[in-house]
Amino acid sequence: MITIKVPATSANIGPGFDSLGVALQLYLTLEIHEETPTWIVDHDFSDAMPHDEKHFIVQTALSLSANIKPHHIIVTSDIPLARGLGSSSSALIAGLAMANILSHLNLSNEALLYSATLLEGHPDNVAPALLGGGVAAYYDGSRVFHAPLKMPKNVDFVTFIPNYKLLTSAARSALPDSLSFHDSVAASAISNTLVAALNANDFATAGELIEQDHFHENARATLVPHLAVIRQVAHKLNIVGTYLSGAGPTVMTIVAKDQTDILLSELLTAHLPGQVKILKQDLMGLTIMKEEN
Ligand SMILES: Nc1ncnc2c1ncn2[C@@H]1O[C@H](COP(=O)(O)OP(=O)(O)OP(=O)(O)O)[C@@H](O)[C@H]1O
Ligand SMILES: N[C@@H](CCO)C(=O)O
Repeated sequence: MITIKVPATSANIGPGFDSLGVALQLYLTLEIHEETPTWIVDHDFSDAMPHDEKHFIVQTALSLSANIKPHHIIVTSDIPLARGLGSSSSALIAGLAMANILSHLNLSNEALLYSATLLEGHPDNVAPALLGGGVAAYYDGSRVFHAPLKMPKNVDFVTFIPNYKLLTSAARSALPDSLSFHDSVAASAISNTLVAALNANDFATAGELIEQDHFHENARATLVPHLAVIRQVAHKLNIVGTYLSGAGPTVMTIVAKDQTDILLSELLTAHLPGQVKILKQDLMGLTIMKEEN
């Protein structure tokens, strides 16, 4: 049996729209079992999700290598679907990794990252899902440039996951067609300074800049009304570092560990419709384990 494990991811980290992301300790696990006449996909999602070749992970694998022999696979996941925690990217990386193994392609991580970005359109979820940790990345249409993004060590990711789905496609339709030159300069300056502050371990500056996005959060505000509420709760505790995770609706606060409990307790008191999880950074990214039967 071969087991493929891929972490969840939180993209954007505020102003790093489509370019910054971090891997988190929630996982999609894909077990590859025996060869079968046709694809059999066991999974713990709703039965609306296909159990055969039409499953997203199989389709992704076949897009990389059309001649893979069908197998019995089992998919389990703690990553909620369409919540802004990179579920589609984790599934995509799992599918590409399966094709790489079953077709003996020997593709490097660099090649997998390129294929994943091509399919996803932007690298901010797929890069940390594959490589682990924080990643800054840019896709210019033919290459993916990427570098590690240093995330603070002594923090928790306080994650509010609303009890409704928001598809990335819907959250992207709310975005403006253009930004003014002035706004673009400010937006890129904020993101650049955030990256420098993180790399300098200056989380006081980073926390403030995380909340200064000009690219997407305002445009998505009506889709995620709890973002403003959670910021307000955190600000009352002098905590900054709250942002819309990916396309939402999950809202993330990166918080110093000694403030986690107080923030958690205030968020629970606010009775927002959803659940709060305390997550940690994943540093491994894609992992593959082979067991002899
Ligand atoms: N494990 C999976 N198996 C099959 N399909 C999946 C799986 N995970 C995600 N998907 C597909 O991806 C869709 C969600 O993708 P979407 O990009 O909207 O959200 P997300 O990846 O969870 O969030 P974000 O990209 O904002 O972090 C699901 O509705 C489903 O069609
Ligand atoms: N950067 C993407 C992440 C979700 O795919 C967005 O915010 O739309």
